Amino acid sequence: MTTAKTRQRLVIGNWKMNGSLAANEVLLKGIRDGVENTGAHNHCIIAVCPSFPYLAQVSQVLAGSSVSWGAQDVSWQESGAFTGEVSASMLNDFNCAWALVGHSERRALHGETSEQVALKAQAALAHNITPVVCVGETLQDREQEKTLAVIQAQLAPVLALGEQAVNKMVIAYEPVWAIGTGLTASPEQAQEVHAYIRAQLNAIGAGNVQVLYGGSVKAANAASLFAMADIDGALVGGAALVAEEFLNIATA
Ligand SMILES: O=C[C@H](O)COP(=O)(O)O
Repeated sequence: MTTAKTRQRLVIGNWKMNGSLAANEVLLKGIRDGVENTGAHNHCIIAVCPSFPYLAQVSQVLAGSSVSWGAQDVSWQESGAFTGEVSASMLNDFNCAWALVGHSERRALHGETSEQVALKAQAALAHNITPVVCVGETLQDREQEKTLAVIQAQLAPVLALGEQAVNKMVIAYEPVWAIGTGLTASPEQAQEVHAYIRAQLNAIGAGNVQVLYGGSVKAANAASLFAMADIDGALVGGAALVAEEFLNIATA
């Protein structure tokens, strides 16, 4: 049986549509230097996902550091007439290690389907970028006791990519009602869904995949979430915009 202790902790900051050259410089240096000073990288993989225009800046400031970086989205297309899209090969030019796919804000605001999310994950993998597949239920889903059914439906096209592909992914469980609201899922609520995701992964031979929790994670609640058996780290939004808070989550 796999335990949390066999999987390395992973904490990813999703900056969403925040930042500027000047603000990023301060934040990145704070994270980079803080990681080296605290040794946080010795027990946690740490990454940041800025908006696309700042990938060049991030790759320059973090070059040679223990902090990796990724994108908040990726196209499933290789190249061509897809205005506004960014391909996995372009992300490779900036040494992205990660690509978020299927974040609830993309699903809700841009109508992304779970099938499209799977295609995006596949495109990232084709360029050796680790997709971080986000899933999560709305408050209405939860109130109607549909949480696990929603998670299963969101995961299904991704799991259909097969054991080999899924073993190279990360899954992030982010209940929509907890994102940016200050309403964190309790460790027990999160663990229940993580255990379900773990069972789904186990069923295809991918039980060692890291499963992150996201939704109002802060330094104050990170340790209790990380203590749960199937929570392997966090996908952090608002708290990732403050270097000290983000580092305190990584070291919680
Ligand atoms: O990707 C990150 C999540 O949407 C969580 O955002 P939050 O930490 O601001 O709630």
